[in-house]
Order: sequence, then C-alpha cells, then structure tokens
Amino acid sequence: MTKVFSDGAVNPLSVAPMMDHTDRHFRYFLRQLTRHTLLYTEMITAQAILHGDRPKLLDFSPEEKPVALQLGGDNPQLLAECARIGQDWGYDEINLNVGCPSDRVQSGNFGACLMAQPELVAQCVAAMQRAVAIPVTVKHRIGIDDQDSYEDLVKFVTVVAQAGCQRFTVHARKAWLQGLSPKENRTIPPLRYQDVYQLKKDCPELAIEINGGITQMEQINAHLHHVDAVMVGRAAYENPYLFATVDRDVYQKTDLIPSRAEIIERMLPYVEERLRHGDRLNQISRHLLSLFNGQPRAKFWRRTLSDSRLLASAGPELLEKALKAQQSQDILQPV
Ligand SMILES: Cc1cc2nc3c(=O)[nH]c(=O)nc-3n(C[C@H](O)[C@H](O)[C@H](O)COP(=O)(O)O)c2cc1C
Repeated sequence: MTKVFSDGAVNPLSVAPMMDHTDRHFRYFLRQLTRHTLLYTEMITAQAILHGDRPKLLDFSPEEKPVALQLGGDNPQLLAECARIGQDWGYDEINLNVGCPSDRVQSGNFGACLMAQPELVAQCVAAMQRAVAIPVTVKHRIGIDDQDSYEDLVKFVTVVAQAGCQRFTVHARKAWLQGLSPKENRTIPPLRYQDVYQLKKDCPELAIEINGGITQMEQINAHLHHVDAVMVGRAAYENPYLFATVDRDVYQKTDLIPSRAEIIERMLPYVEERLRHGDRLNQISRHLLSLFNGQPRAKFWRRTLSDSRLLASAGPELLEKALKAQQSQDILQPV
C-alpha cells in the first residue's frame, strides 16, 4: 500500500470538506467522537488566503489533528504559496479541490472544471508538492460532462500522479457543469463505485479513497475491501454519532465509545474558551443540532439550541439545559 503519511500509513477514513459545515467548531466536535478520522477544512480559495484574514480562515485547535486544508485555485505559484502557508500553520495535508461544480468556482476556472485540464492540475500539484513536505492530494469527480469514460478518469489520475500526488479522493459520480446545481450534482448523476474499485486495481501503487452516498458503517467496511479509504460527507453532518464507533470498528482502538451526553460534556470547556475569544454560541451549537437524530425527544435538544433569544444571551450552560430537556422531557422556560 502507498505510504502517504509520515507515520507510513494511509488514513482509511475521512470527513469530507463541506462549505459552511466543516469549520473548526464542527471539526472539534467530531474530534470528540473520533480521535483518528482525517478531517478536512471547507474549501478555502488561494485568493482568500493570500488577501484575506488568515487567522480567521486558517486557525484551528491542535486537538483537531489530523486535519487537511482544502484549497481552491488554478494558479500553480499561488497554490504553492498557500500550501506553504498551510504547512506552516500546522495542517497535515494540502488537498486541491477538483470536484466542485458551482458557477462561482467555474468562473474562477477551478473546482470540477479543472478535470478538463489534467496537465494544469499536474502543474499545480507539482508546484505545491515542491513547496511542502506534507502530502498534496486531490479530490475530484469520476468525470465531467461528456468527458466521463473510465479511460478519461484513468488518464486524469495518471497525469496528476506523475506530478507527485499519491492520494486521490474520487467522488464516484460525474458532474454536469451546466444545467445542474451543486446540490443536484450530488444526487442526480448516478454513483459509479465500480469505476473507483477498478481505478484501485489499475493503479495499485496509489492511495484511492472513495466518496459519495456513504452513510452506514457496513458500507464503509464494504468499500474498504476494494479501496484504501472512505470519505463521508453529508452523513457526518446529518448523523455525526455514526462516528462514535469508528475508532473501534475502523481503527481497531479499544477506547470506550462515548455517549452523546459525554460528548456534550467534552464540548463545554471548548465552548467556554471560544466564547472568551469572541465567537458566538450559535456558531458552535448549530453544528450539534443533529447529535440526537433518531433518538427519543431529539426535538427538545434541537428546539432549545435553535432558540435565538436563548442563544443570544446564554453561555455553555445552554448545552446542559438542552441536554436536560432531551433527557427529561422538561420543556424549557425562557431564561
Ligand atoms: C454543504 C456541502 C458543501 C460542500 N463543500 C465542498 C467543498 O468545500 N469542497 C469539496 O471538495 N466538496 C464539497 N462538497 C462535496 C462533499 O465534499 C462530498 O464530495 C459530497 O457531499 C459527496 O459525499 P457524500 O455523499 O458523502 O455527502 C460539499 C458538499 C456539501 C453537502
């Protein structure tokens, strides 16, 4: 198996980069569920890193590691500079977004439309890999528009691998660059897992990670028979407790599985600290709303944490109140 990380192993599980979802607070929360899963940032454009508020965009808690920084861009020199900044900031991996089909991203000539230019992606990867010692990886689609044959996929991966990329995350559906919204591009084009399995067979020296529509532990285990790693996106957000058992079931660690209540307890000091740094409670609590999904009285949890009046004035104790409401069915009186 390809050696990707400095400790010599391919991390078999990751949580996908998701704009407006996988910020530092969500990653810290997930880290209370799993110590080992690789976590991705939201996509951050090279322009934002070069010209924006870097600490705001890049700061993270050391507890979040291992964490990978996903970049958006198409200029090798600028991406190389951002990769170096990301490495110096403490990230464990730099990932290039070649999968996003949004109009905004296309107008900047990056994201999924770069699949039509494997040589340019290769130049970006080569420049980034020259700039850093940590792995540079690529997340992409099976194909785009009419350029969606298995041969096109292999050509893309082969050209980019020659530039130094050893880990590829393949969202197992093509993207239509015109006519479908990003959301539709995550549901309408059919999943083609077999193409990703075949890619691993044809490129055994590369680490191949599969992504798209994976929501259950059994699916994760089944995919791991065919590829090196699995990336989970929406299910991590909609059902985060799925990750409570992965340290045992995927990483074979013997740590005890935390209860939902224990996870909230673990979040309290973090919330307190972040509020001291000027963050607002709902910037953190919004990511916790799905923790009790599927559990009795989950609505009491969600309702308490969605009350804007409570959120405006409360501190970490609101999480304890919400937990109590979920556990005891007490309907909260306004404070
Ligand atoms: C709200 C949302 C935001 C996303 N943002 C990004 C992003 O910033 N970068 C990226 O490469 N993919 C992004 N994606 C795509 C996911 O990383 C993933 O490839 C896709 O959701 C398929 O995986 P899933 O079926 O497990 O959700 C986003 C998906 C969602 C739902």
